Amino acid sequence: MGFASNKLASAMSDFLRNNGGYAVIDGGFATELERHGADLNDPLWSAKCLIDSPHLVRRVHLDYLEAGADIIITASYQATIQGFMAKGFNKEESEALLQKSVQIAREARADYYENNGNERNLRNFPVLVAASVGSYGAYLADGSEYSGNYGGNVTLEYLKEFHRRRLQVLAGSGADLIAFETIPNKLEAQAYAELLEEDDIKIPAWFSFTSKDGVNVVGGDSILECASVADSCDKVLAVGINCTPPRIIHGLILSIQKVTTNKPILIYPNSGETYDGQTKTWIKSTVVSDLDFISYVNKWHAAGASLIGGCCRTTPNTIRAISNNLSKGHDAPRPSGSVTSSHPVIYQLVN
Ligand code: MET
Ligand SMILES: [Zn+2]
Repeated sequence: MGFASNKLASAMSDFLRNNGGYAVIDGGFATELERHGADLNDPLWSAKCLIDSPHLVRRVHLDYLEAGADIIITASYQATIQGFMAKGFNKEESEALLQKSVQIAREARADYYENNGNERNLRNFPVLVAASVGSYGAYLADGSEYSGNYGGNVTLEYLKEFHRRRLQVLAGSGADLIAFETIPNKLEAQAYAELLEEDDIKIPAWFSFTSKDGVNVVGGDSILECASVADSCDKVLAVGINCTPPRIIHGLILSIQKVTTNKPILIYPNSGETYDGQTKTWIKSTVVSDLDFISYVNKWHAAGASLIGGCCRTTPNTIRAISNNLSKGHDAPRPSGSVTSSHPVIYQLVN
């Protein structure tokens, strides 16, 4: 199956237009698994649960769906073939674990539809499954996804080879889109964009960067340059920011808007706490409450963000509040209908 790129480019916009102008992304996934008692002190982080507690992965997906998420992100953020093989799995088993991350999310979506058929029909809003791809730095598990500093030996080609097979497997496993998350530098964004084109990846993607200062991504490249890389790739349907403190999001939305012609902007900030990669702990800042976070939501939407959710240390409560806040801002009910096909939803949107 192949898509005309103009169809791909308009798919996410149509999706949003048909659904009230916004969609709710889920919240922190790994940190929510931890809140349920999972021990993620492991190089695989949340992907460890794909091996030892898939029921918990499914539970957290369902919790976010019940809280109002329209897009759920798989547990594959730190799942890599290289990482699984380092644990003793062979190549086939490692690829199967990647597929399993999508399968569990799809099962949770099916459960959710079954339990909430009527409510979902009223909203006619298909749930999308986004297959997470974390950065090379996330695989290194040394905190470099928050420094963006890979050293001089890590070239564009190196990053492409690192991500290639994983991307192919995830793209073929029934997800609606690929979520490239927490992108720390421009080089990795370029690697993703080239892979999407060269490997003729059949599902669309979003690019989501991370910033500490509101001007540059964590590796020091300007958000303007990074968002431009995303904007010029036809297979990228939305561009934005995740795992970044709420207080600097507004300015980042305005910057992305300057260089994004007509791609929707997505944001899913973290709770505002800072992760210390050395001690593997979250350090509290002064602004951390759900109330603070929620007070920003309508401003972000008004500033131009149409896909909004939460990242690390946000919870289903955060997502419920985001969902309620956004729906309050819309007088007209979302259109009705039903979602029955088992095909990836984005196929229905682009065909
Ligand atoms: C470090 S950002 C992590 C993003 C991932 N989707 C998660 O919530 O676990
Ligand atoms: Zn995060």
